[in-house]
Amino acid sequence: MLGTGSAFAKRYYNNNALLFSDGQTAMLDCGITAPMALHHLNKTFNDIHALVISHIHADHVGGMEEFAFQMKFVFKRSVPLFVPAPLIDPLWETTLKGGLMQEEFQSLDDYFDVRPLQEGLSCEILPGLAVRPIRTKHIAGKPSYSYLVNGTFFYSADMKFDADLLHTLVDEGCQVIFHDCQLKPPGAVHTTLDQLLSLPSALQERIWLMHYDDTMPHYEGKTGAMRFVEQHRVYSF
Ligand SMILES: O=c1ccn([C@@H]2O[C@H](COP(=O)(O)O)[C@@H](O)[C@H]2O)c(=O)[nH]1
Ligand SMILES: [Zn+2]
Ligand SMILES: [Zn+2]
Repeated sequence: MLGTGSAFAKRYYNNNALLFSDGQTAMLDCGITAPMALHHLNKTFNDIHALVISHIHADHVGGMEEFAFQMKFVFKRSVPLFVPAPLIDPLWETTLKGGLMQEEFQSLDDYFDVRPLQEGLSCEILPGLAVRPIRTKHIAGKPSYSYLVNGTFFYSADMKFDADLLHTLVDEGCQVIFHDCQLKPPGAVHTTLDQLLSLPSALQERIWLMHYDDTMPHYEGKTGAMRFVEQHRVYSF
């Protein structure tokens, strides 16, 4: 995990992940703190072979301008950018265009090798690593996606509580769930710890909590059968 913090966390980097497969690395979300988090792991954007985006909030895409510029002018290669089709236009028009547009570069394709993802369809982004975008509820009127990885690992990114989805995923073979967790209610746009604690223990055992605020240490031992994802730790499933 590059970071495990909420949008406003200061003790933790933004909730972004690196996925390793077959000697290559994909980045899942690239927030404001991603360049510094990579640096602290002695990595650069040149170590990234694919980028996947969940939704347009700065803690998930705020590092993309630097990513784009570094690949264009420093490393001189175009990284595959896997992005759900409905996000492509707003990602450029509402977030990146202001910094990246210049006379000779007028679109996202001038910086990234854009690969549209279709909701519900699995796509191999690295050898041995396939992601399936699942549209989930986060902010009204704002497309946002969670990902099922290789059919067995669910990464919520940012989503409101959806117990039915979690039960369905497990029924269909999902083994591990990395879920965003708002420690204190109300969970206006996220899932709260209390909501996750309402799930049966057998389901909680598969859940790891991420996207938490700076008070996380106070909640150690108060999360039922669920565990906290730790920043900069590598998990193998
Ligand atoms: O309707 C809203 C929209 C946003 N917020 C707050 O902002 C952050 C947005 O960042 P996320 O990465 O989606 O967390 C969210 O956590 C809320 O704290 C809100 O409260 N209501
Ligand atoms: Zn977020
Ligand atoms: Zn968000």
